[in-house]
Amino acid sequence: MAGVDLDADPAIHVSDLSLSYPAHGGGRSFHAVEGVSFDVQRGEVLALLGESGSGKSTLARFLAGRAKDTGDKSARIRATGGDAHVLGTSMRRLNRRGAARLTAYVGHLAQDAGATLPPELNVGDILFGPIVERTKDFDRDELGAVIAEMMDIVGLPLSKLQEYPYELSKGQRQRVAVMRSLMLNPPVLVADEPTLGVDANSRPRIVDLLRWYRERSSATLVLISHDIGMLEALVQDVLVMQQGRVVGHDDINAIFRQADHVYVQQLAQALRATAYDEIADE
Ligand SMILES: Nc1ncnc2c1ncn2[C@@H]1O[C@H](COP(=O)(O)OP(=O)(O)OP(=O)(O)O)[C@@H](O)[C@H]1O
Repeated sequence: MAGVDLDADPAIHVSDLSLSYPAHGGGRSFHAVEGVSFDVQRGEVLALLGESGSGKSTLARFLAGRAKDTGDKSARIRATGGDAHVLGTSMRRLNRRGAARLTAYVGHLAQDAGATLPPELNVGDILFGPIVERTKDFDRDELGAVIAEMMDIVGLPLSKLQEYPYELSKGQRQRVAVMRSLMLNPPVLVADEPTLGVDANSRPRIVDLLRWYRERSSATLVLISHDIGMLEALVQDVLVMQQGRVVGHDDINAIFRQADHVYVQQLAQALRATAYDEIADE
C-alpha cells in the first residue's frame, strides 16, 4: 500500500497530538487526549498506563487507524492538533480506504475483544477469517501449522477449532481473539487490556502468545495493560497518562523506581500490591 513504510523507524511517531470526541446532547466536544508526543522504535514494546478515563483507549484506537471505525457517530475520534505517523502513514490524513488497507499492517485488539467474536463462526473459521477476507491465495497447510502452534501455546486443544464462541469460557474466547489479531502477521499491534477480566489461568497463556509472536516477528507493540505479569514479560518502555496528558515516559524499571510524579508512584505501588495478591492467591 502506498504510504506504508515497513522499515519506518520509529515505527510510531506521535507529535503534539490532541484528540476529541464530537459534541453531543448540546454539550461541547470532549478533549480526551491533549498535546501528546512520543516515539516507539521499530520492534519496541511500549505500555500505556494510567487510570480509567485518562485517554489510553482513545489514543490506542487512533494509532491503530480505527478512529472512525464505529457505527456510533459520537464515538468517532477527531484529531484537533498534531498528528501520529504509524509506519510512515499519517493517521490524521487517513481516509476510509486507507484505514481499511492499514488493517493488514496494524493490528488492533480492542478491549474485551473476546466478547465480540462472530457468533455464527466456529473457532477455525474465526481464525482463518482475516486471511480469507483478503485473499483466496494462501497456503492452508502452512497456516494450519501456525494455528496449531498458537493453540498449543495458549493451551487450547485442537478440538476447540470446531466449537463456537458460546461454547467457550470467557478466557478461552479472549485467547481466540488474541490469536485472531495475529493471523495477518501485523508489523504493529495495538492491544487494549488483552488480559483484563480474564481468569488467572488464561492470563499467562495470553502473555506467552504475545511473547512468542514478538520473538518470531519482531513486531512493534503498544500494550495497554496493568497486568504485572504482562508488563514484566514484554515491556521495555512505559508511558503514563493522566487526564489526556503524558505524565511519565521511561524505561519500566526507572518509572517504577524513581518516578517523580505522585500518580506514577501510586500506580507502581498498586501494581506491586496486585502482584503480591496474585502470589498470595497461588
Ligand atoms: N464516545 C465518547 N464521547 C465522549 N467522550 C468519550 C467517549 N468515549 C470516551 N470518552 C471520554 O474520553 C476520556 C478517555 O476515555 P478512554 O476510554 O480513552 O480512557 P481510558 O484511559 O482508556 O479508560 P479505561 O481504562 O477505563 O478504558 C474519558 O473521559 C471518557 O469518558
